[in-house]
Amino acid sequence: MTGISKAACIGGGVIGGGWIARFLLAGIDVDVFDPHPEADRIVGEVIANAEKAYAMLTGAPLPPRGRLTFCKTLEEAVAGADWIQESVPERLDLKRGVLTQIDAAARPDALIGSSTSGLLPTDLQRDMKHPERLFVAHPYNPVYLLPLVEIVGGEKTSAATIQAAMDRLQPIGMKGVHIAKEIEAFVGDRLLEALWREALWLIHDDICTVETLDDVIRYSFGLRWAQMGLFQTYRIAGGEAGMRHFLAQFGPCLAWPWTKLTDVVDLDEALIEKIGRQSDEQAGGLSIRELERIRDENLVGILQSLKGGDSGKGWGAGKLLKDFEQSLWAKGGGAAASFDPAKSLRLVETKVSPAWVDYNGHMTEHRYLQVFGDTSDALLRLIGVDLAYVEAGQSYYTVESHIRHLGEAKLGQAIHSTCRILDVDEKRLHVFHTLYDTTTGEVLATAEQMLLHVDSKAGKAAPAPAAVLDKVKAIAAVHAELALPEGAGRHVGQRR
Ligand SMILES: NC(=O)C1=CN([C@@H]2O[C@H](COP(=O)(O)OP(=O)(O)OC[C@H]3O[C@@H](n4cnc5c(N)ncnc54)[C@H](O)[C@@H]3O)[C@@H](O)[C@H]2O)C=CC1
Ligand SMILES: C[N+](C)(C)CC(=O)CC(=O)[O-]
Repeated sequence: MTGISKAACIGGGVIGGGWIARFLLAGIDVDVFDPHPEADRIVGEVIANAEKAYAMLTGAPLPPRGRLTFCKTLEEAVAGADWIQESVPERLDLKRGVLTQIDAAARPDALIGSSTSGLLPTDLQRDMKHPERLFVAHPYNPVYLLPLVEIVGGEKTSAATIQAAMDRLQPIGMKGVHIAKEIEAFVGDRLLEALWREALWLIHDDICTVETLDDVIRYSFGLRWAQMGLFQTYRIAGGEAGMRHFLAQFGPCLAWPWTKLTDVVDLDEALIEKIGRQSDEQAGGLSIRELERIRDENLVGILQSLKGGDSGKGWGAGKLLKDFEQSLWAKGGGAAASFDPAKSLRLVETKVSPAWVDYNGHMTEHRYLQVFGDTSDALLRLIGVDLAYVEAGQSYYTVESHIRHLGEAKLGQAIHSTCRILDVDEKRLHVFHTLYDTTTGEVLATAEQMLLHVDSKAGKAAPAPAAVLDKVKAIAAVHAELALPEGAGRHVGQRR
């Protein structure tokens, strides 16, 4: 897989800041140029939001955060970068000037992406000496959580550039879609623009308020879109006869007066004031930062739900997240190799995600099992039972778990787990996990588990190979010297 070694971000506003966070959290060093006097504060706040969101999004081991450097000049920022992302305001003259400057200062093999929402790459690359390496890389806000990037080439963009850009997105958890022909606003913003135009008419004509309009979206088709988009959703809406029946039934409506979107609404003072007032009422006093926090928590929850979609295989953006996490585990899962064998192994560090919280306002019970399951997985990787081992036909299966709930884990709380090996033989691995509140050190839960080594093709228990047993026995021997953890061997029952 091809990775980005060093990124440069030119422009660090809403979108530049999002790109910076995306790169840094993928372990990539980023040099930034933005003449705004408060650029470092603004970028810092975006990164802080992104870090909070990632802590809730995944328990997979993120690489060490990349190094962030603010540069005094554009030339300084792009020097040595192999991916340069331009995210300056949406003005063709400004972007052309900035891209020409980048072109002159960048490494000859650097990829240059523009975040433009709708300008044509052919227009953007007009004055560049090496226009073949310029492409549109149009992301969605917030860039650190939403994975899509529309990759669009101009007349002079080389096919190799497009391929290289596509290849570099997957390792940072993003999904590139190559748009076959350049067109203003590409695909996403053409759709959004159509919806937005119609929405502006509905407000202009007093059909509904901005709040009602948003409710119509978020309580209905907005939920569908996150997981199946438009066409697959309509295929299902055609019933058993599918898409053809759907088109036969609803196609004629296209000729009826169901839309005003081809006309452009006049965004005059009165309409701006009406939308501004209704939007203020809708926000109910919540600041932009508070709305961003709520948005991020919701997006994390949606992404995590989609990770469990299609019977646990993952669906859409959730499948992408699942694959990304697997690559993180494959790369960083051995990080605990620097463990101190004289202590319980500290294996999982995470935060309580919004999707994990129940009606009691704390982490729901099956999420404890998830964290303890992740702890067992981390132990297994440590002793050589990784994805390649599983794919080769052997694994450990958990056959018994006993969880004790001793404290409450609340939304966003930092938690970590440790593992103590109680016993091991050829087939059995007996472990005791403890979950802690990372801030206070309070024990929140414990889990005692028995795992069996299996030949997964035969579906039967089988002795673990010597290479695995040697590693696990070495840890178990040291753990045998430790005091037995409180609660080990407990069973469910009442003292009489
Ligand atoms: N805001 C959004 O929802 C989205 C925006 N985009 C695109 O991203 C680009 C940036 O938009 P935003 O981040 O929203 O704008 P913004 O106004 O939040 O940020 C632009 C940043 O560029 C900086 N800047 C201005 N001139 C510069 C120069 N010569 N060199 C370096 N930095 C300079 C500004 O100081 C500012 O921090 C635009 O092309 C926009 O179409 C793409 C996707 C979504
Ligand atoms: C409004 N916008 C055109 C800047 C939107 C985008 O480009 C994408 C997004 O994040 O909605």
